Amino acid sequence: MTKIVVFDYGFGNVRSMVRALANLGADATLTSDYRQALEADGLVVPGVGAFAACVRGLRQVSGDRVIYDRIRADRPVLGVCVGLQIMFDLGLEHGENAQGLGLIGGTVAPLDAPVVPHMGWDTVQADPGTTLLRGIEDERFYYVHSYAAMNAEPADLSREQIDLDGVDQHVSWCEYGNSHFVAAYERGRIAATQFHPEKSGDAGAQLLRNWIASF
Ligand SMILES: NC(=O)CC[C@H](N)C(=O)O
Repeated sequence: MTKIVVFDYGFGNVRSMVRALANLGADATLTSDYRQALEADGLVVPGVGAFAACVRGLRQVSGDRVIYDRIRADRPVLGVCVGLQIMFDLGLEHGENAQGLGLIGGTVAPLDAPVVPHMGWDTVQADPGTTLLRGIEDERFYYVHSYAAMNAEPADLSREQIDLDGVDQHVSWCEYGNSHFVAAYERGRIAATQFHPEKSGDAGAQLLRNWIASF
């Protein structure tokens, strides 16, 4: 049975993620235990809340360290919503500039749209090389966010002794208001979605299946 840890750092609708994974037959555990999070087949980093608070919460339980250690060991990590956002270099939320994990080059900033938050079902413009969205490129997914990354660059992770040189990134996008933002990001074992797969019905379940099948 595939063991997946949903990382519990105090921020995230963790129960629905655990339930969604269990419904797929995975052995899903909610914990911040370093060893369990490191050794699991897959690690999900959920997130609901403000960027800076989430990064602080993650670091307080060494979530940053376990994520770097997993990527260095070629073990899959999936960030969801703020869990995607904090993978970027920088987050500008509620007037607070906070450093993220720097796994993805770019900045998280407010959406430019008449109505915020972007809340509800929306499409993705899937990258042709996507794994996460394979077979569900034309489906809709559930978003609830007021901030997003409008760009994404391959990060230099040598400072974390992580070598992803030559590993291409695959970025899928969504349009909302005047914003063209990162809907999903994939680069080696780094995977992340701005939308909530655990709240996106059958399409979200298939995305999680695609992720698990890539282990
Ligand atoms: N669902 C959320 O917590 C949203 C995350 C982030 N604070 C945003 O507004 O984009």
